[in-house]
Amino acid sequence: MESYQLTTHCSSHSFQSVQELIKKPLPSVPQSYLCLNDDEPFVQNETLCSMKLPIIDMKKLVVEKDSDSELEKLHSACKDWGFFQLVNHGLSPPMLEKLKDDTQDFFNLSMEEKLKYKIRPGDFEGYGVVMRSDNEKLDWGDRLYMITNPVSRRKPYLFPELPSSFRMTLDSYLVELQNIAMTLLGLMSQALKIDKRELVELFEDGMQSMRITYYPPCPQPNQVIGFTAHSDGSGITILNQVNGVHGLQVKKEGIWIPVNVLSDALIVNIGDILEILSNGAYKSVEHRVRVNSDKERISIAMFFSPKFESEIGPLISLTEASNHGLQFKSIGMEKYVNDFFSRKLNGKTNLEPLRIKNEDLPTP
Ligand SMILES: O=C(O)CCC(=O)C(=O)O
Ligand SMILES: [Fe+2]
Repeated sequence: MESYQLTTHCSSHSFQSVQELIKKPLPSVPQSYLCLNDDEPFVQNETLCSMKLPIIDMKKLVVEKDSDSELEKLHSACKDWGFFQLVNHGLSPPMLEKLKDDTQDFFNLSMEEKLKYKIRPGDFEGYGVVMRSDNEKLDWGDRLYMITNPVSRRKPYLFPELPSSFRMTLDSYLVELQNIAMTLLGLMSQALKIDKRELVELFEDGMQSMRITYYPPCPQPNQVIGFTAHSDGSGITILNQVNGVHGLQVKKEGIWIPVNVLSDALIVNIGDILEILSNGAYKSVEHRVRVNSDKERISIAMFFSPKFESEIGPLISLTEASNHGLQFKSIGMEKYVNDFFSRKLNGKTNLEPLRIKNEDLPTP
């Protein structure tokens, strides 16, 4: 008898693995995963359906002299989409190939091995899902979430205990992505016409975390969701669609747009924190993942946020320049993170408690 519990009954101590679930023939998908109607229109609007995420060329922005138009493109991508594909990011193809192999090897470990990383009661880091209620609908995917920076915040039984090849690959990947993230934040400051230091310094030695998600094929793909609709709690997120299988969708003007990730691109998106810092100039955007019936999908999302000691609120130079007034309240980063993980991911609701509403303003 295996030492883990595989059950469809939800409690914070039972363990759910979709990868394990589909090892045996499934007469039908268990109720706890069914959340969509078969006939939900995929995309209803032809014009929007043909809309594509902006593509931003990092080389044009960083190396080439005439980068003004690319910077303008970056600015509109952050304002109008909150999402873009990043090409010419400089990551080496052999490194990305090794990352894919190591990630696949991780999910191919035995369940006993993977359970060493299982989320512990009361925590939000580790392998598995955190259940908040008995009737919560489950996403069709297995996840490993870890805080990786600052190094002092690494849980001793997570990152340091990963198989050595995976850990070493991730270690260099983390650094490379950190450089890309800091460069992008610098460019965004330029696009927002603010002093680069005001934004970038917040993210130096900031909180960096990652979520690796394995989406097995599903016999009823139109009735489950791989990753429920949410915006990211981060400053910015860099997503790597590791094995090239599509499934990501971004909400644009109320419609879900499927993203055809280019084979050599990373996906970058604005998280809730950057929406706060930019006083709403840049917006976090809801996204979700659909699964398919024949191919597994693997993604790695890397989240970049300010340091734990910082206070996050609209940047002073942006609120002074804005004629919309202050859009968000300020909050300490530590509290923000605790609040974020005590709630269920649900659309853009994470930002609501911080949004300044008319009734919060003093009457003139
Ligand atoms: O798997 C994906 O493409 C998206 C994952 C995601 O949105 C997340 O981890 O926050
Ligand atoms: Fe996300």
